[in-house]
Amino acid sequence: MFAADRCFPKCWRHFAGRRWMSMRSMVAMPPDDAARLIAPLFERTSSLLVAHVAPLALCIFLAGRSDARWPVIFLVLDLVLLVSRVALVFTIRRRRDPSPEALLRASRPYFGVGMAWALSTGAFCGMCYALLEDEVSRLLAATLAMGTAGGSASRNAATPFFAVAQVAALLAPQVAAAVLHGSAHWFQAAQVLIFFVALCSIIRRQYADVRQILAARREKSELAQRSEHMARHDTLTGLPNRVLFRERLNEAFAKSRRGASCALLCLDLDHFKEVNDTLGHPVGDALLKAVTTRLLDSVRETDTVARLGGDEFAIIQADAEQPTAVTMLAKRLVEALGTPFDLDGRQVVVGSSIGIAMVPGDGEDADTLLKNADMALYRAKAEGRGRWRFFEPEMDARMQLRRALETDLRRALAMGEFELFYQPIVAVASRQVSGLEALIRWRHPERGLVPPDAFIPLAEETGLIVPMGEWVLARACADAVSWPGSPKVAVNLSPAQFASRGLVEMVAQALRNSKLDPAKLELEITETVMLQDTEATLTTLHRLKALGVRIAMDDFGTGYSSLSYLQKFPFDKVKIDRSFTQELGRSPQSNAIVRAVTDLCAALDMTTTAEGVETEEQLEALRRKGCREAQGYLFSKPRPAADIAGLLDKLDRESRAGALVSSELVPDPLV
Ligand SMILES: Nc1nc2c(ncn2[C@@H]2O[C@H](COP(=O)(O)O[C@H]3[C@@H](O)[C@H](n4cnc5c(=O)[nH]c(N)nc54)O[C@@H]3COP(=O)(O)O)[C@@H](O)[C@H]2O)c(=O)[nH]1
Repeated sequence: MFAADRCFPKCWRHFAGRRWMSMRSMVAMPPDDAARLIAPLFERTSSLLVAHVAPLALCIFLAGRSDARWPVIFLVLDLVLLVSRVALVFTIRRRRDPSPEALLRASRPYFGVGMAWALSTGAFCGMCYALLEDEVSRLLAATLAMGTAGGSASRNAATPFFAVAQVAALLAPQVAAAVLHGSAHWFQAAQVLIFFVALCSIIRRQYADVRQILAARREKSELAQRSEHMARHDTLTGLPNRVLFRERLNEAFAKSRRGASCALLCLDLDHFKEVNDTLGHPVGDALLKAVTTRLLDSVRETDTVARLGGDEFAIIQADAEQPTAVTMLAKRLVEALGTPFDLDGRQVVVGSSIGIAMVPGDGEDADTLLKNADMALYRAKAEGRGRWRFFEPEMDARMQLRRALETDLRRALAMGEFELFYQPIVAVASRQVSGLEALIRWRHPERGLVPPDAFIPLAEETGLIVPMGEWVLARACADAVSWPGSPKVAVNLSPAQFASRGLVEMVAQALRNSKLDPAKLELEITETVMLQDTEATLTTLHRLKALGVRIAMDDFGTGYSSLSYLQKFPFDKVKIDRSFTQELGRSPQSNAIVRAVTDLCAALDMTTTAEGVETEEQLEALRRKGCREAQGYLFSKPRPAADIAGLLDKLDRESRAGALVSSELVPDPLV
């Protein structure tokens, strides 16, 4: 067929200014499309039979009508070509390789034989016109040439280079014969030429229609493929999403039933939220892409890496016979993600935690396996991040306890089972109460009084701390207005409350409702809040301060204790953690730290309050170091709200008595 293309004059190929009938136009198109155009040629053989039977019949007719022997030669040639063509059609239909490329290769000889048929039939019709003097035979030959040309044009319009070549081969001898016959036949030659041009135009139009249909079909199938891909892949990273991941996990289960094993590793990025919040979402997205590259570099081709959402990734490690192989992969992943990322010249440090569940063993189906790997991940995170943990059945029991506690907490909040206890804060010099810290308790119907350590961490994780904190604030403000002597009330704010919206409005509302003087409310925040170190945190702190309330830094000395926090925000008070107070007099380091913090805060005009004061010796040491306030069991344990008026009265009397005793002990200089 390439030969047919080559032997066709260039001017014809440029018919109407386009290379539409060029073989190259077909070679250039996607093999799928080219194969679709060619395939129908081999599907129906009836039109082929007609194309061969008509010249055969004319040969037989002429052989009986004239003495010429040459029609017999054409008869034999036509029969040979018919048999070869039909044989080729069946060979092509039965080819082993169904690919479009194979079809294109296999169809080449067919086009060659097709051209041979057109040339021989055209020559036969031309010779009839030129050599026979019988008008009927000449008419039959002209009709046969034009009829087969019309049939060929319509049958092969999808392969225009072939259709035009065949039509030309069938009609050219007719034109030549008519021209040679003399001027009386030139009208016939002109008619055949016009017929040829008309057929070319029909072929061209049909081909254009077919191409359009093919393009629309291709676009539709590409669209379907794209939406199919999008439905099963994560758009940001290109990794399999939850849907495809589930399918792969189910496949892994099916393989495990045939004896194979695998491991599921659920991976979470540590501090991803901070990166997103502080550096913005574009950096967060770039980080996720960089993480994806590192994950893919760390696994084998047979493993599956998927993004399940946010900063959650999952890996199916195929053929993980031994836990050691899984441990090695987990170690590799933690190390890979622990190395700082360079994102547009910015160094970003995150880490990862991994929970692992094994197949078979840790779950009978995908849901259970995922749940168990998640539980192991939860444990890995709870143990300090940057770690991996294998699932253990006891984790399930713990998780169920945790869930039960969460449900119980929600119920307790709705039923009003929380209470506030208060612990006094006293001035070191005078022992007078300057304020009281509100400390939440849960009066559980079965478990009795539950301390905050048993439920605050879970309330923070689940977000329940936000409504709980709102209640604490409203209750504490309402209680404080009734206290004799108007001491301040200190309320703990959790980092989760800072992250939630509407904190400032909530504080303002509590003050409005209770009519408490804002200067009497002290909000205690921990370093974790400052660690969130975003502009938003500082703005919130300044807005709170603008309400007139006081802000205290709690548990100072425990976490990172960055002095820059004190520089970034003008705290009213710094509370020294009880771990330092309790070592006073025993540890030179604690003595030095308490002294340093006290001096620093005095210089910055901030009050220092020492927590956990239990002995007179500790109080005396604090007095010597210039600490202004103290809080601890020495003065009182946290007490229920109902006891506070009495407690304040008692402590007031004690401080007056203490003052009297100390003034009696001091000799009067005037005496
Ligand atoms: N976000 C909120 N957190 C709260 C709230 N209420 C309490 N909490 C936090 O829970 C933690 C534990 O509190 P609690 O069991 O009440 O313990 C407090 C005191 O009882 C204890 N303390 C005080 N003096 C002494 C002492 O002399 N010895 C000793 N062993 N313990 C003592 O310290 C806790 C108060 O600590 P702090 O808050 O740092 O001042 C605790 O972290 C609370 O913050 C709440 O409503 N919201």
